[in-house]
Amino acid sequence: MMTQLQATPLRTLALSRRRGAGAAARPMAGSVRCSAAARSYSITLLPGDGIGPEVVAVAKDVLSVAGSKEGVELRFQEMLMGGAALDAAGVPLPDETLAAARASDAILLGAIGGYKWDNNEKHLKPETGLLNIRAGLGVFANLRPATVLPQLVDASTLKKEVAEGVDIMVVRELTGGIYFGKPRGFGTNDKGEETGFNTEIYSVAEIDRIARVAFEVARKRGGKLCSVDKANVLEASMLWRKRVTAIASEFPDVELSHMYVDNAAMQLVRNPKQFDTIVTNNIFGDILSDEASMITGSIGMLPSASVGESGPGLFEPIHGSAPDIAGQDKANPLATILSAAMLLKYGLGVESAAKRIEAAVTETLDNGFRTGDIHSPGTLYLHCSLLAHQSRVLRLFDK
Ligand SMILES: NC(=O)C1=CN([C@@H]2O[C@H](COP(=O)(O)OP(=O)(O)OC[C@H]3O[C@@H](n4cnc5c(N)ncnc54)[C@H](O)[C@@H]3O)[C@@H](O)[C@H]2O)C=CC1
Ligand SMILES: CC(C)CC(=O)C(=O)O
Ligand SMILES: [Mg+2]
Repeated sequence: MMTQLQATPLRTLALSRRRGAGAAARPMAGSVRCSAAARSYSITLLPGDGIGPEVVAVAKDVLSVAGSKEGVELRFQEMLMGGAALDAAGVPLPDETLAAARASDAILLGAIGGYKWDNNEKHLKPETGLLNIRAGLGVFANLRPATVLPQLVDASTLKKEVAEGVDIMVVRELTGGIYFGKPRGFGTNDKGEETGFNTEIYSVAEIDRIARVAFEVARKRGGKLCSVDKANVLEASMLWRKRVTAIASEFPDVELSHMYVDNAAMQLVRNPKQFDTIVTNNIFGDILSDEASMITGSIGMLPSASVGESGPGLFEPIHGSAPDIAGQDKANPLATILSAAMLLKYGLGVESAAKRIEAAVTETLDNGFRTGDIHSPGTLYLHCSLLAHQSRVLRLFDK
């Protein structure tokens, strides 16, 4: 099957390694339904909860300026999702939100969730809204680049010589596996005890399509793909390993290896430079990308792009709603700003505007501006909104 990813943008994208802050914005694109000649695009904003609205507000600002500098009109519509939608409309993903997202050229999501809704029934949890929009858009491939920027080597929790130069792309399967598998629920075992259960399940088609995306990505990066699974124990992983190995024959130029997830978690902190591209299932990709983010200095640095076979791409930071710092203007907005750059480059094909954002991020860091999570001696602590302001004035307005 020829996916849209393979047919158009993914194949043509430059996915080579290490290009400064912009290296984070490297992977792919959703379909763009507005012709480049028209230069006018509709963007659905889903701020969500907690720090979501804070980081989306600054990313929107940066997007607008970058777009207008390049003569691109970006039309924004903000829609409810997550806890905000629960409070306003009683559901975590209103039909109008999904419809608006589907009808737009690209979607920028902040984050969802918070203490207030933690004990809701499953169908009334903000997280269910997130899973449903990913499934509803069919964005099965989630690319999470973990790149250690030279300016932030000292912010890494790993030793400089271990962190320096790390550049990993995690290709996470996003619409299958245990987060979606059935049966799931609560029950009672034969001792009368309450149980909770979920199902890790993948079909051949689901594995083959994510494997092909990952091989394409690896081919355009360092040519190495490590498939992470738990095939020594789980049947779903046994099938995963068998299919990834089979798909490898279509990509003889890519060196494939396999690793169990427990070892991968250890190797990521032992010697992360051994990894180029990682492909893994939904839950392992969720966990390993959070782990990889700390090598770069903070979870507040990692953007992501999610795409499917057709329709708009979904762009979001990998972090959550961070209720512990929400409302304090403390969040690092760079993951969302870099997600906005990915949106421009791979969602809309407006690479020049993406480059402005990437350059602004680089220059902001070069000038020593930092939010609290990546602050170190000798750098200047700024709040979220001010850091974004620096991103704008230093580069976008001036050049
Ligand atoms: N994509 C999404 O919307 C996601 C939502 N969640 C939800 O978010 C809520 C909080 O989950 P947690 O497990 O605490 O994960 P989290 O990613 O929200 O926060 C983990 C830690 O990282 C910090 N952090 C996260 N983003 C940051 C940023 N941009 N700048 C500085 N520090 C940052 C937080 O302050 C916190 O200490 C939960 O309701 C969870 O379900 C979690 C992950 C992803
Ligand atoms: C609801 C969760 C699956 C969200 C999350 O942690 C993620 O996508 O990274
Ligand atoms: Mg996560």
